[in-house]
Amino acid sequence: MTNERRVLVHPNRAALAASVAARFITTTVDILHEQGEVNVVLAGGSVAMEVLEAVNASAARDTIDWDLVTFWWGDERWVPKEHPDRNELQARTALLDHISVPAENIHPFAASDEGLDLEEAATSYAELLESRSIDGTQLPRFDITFLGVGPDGHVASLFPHLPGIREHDKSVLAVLNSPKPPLERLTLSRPALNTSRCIWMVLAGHDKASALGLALAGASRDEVPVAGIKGRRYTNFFVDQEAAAEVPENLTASTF
Ligand SMILES: O=C(O)[C@H](O)[C@@H](O)[C@H](O)[C@H](O)COP(=O)(O)O
Repeated sequence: MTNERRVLVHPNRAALAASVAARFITTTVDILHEQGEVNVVLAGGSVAMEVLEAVNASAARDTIDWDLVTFWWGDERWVPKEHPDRNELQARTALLDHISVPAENIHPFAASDEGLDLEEAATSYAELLESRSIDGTQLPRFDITFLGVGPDGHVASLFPHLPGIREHDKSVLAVLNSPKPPLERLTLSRPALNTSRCIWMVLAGHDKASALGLALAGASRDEVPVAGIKGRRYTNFFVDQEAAAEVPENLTASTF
């Protein structure tokens, strides 16, 4: 089994969200059949929310036994719990509030008004991850990890030319100087993300074309962090036609 990166091109943003949602439902059912539980890592960003909304709207939504699904986050903005920019709140509104997933299966990062400072929040998430780890690793077995990609090639809150992308020891990082507001964030590290069996990056719009093209052409992860992301078995870029504009033709598979 190879784990080459694959680019799947969709005609437009709506088709992209619907297709990734359908694939998420079938893949989750398959993994549940195989191993009886699934750990999903959620992303922030508008496309990721459209995917979750499409999962919620799908007639097949409840073919998943949500009791067996656990949700984590790849990153979070350091804002109060009820702030509209919080990735957790957006994911709850898009999907989690509408499904029968038990509250104890939902593991958001701490919020800025919950009594911890940023470093303590990073440590506490790392400890939580470790408490659910398998096989002596520091982490649960992440099955499906969603990631958005910024126009600068950032993934989660790992930004170009900042030290976070080079971190190789810690699983969770406090980010103090994000170039995109808010300045302070929490993020899984690159090695932690890369333990995932499937990494699904979802990109739409022409402003993503250059970052994706550079990543696939072999740019360094320091320059274009998405270049350093690779799942254990599958690394899929689900993209619309605009985001695919600079992908070499031999690397793309069209879904239409
Ligand atoms: O933390 C953030 O500020 C965003 O979540 C960001 O990282 C986002 O995931 C990408 O920029 C893709 O965003 P879109 O899906 O909106 O293009």
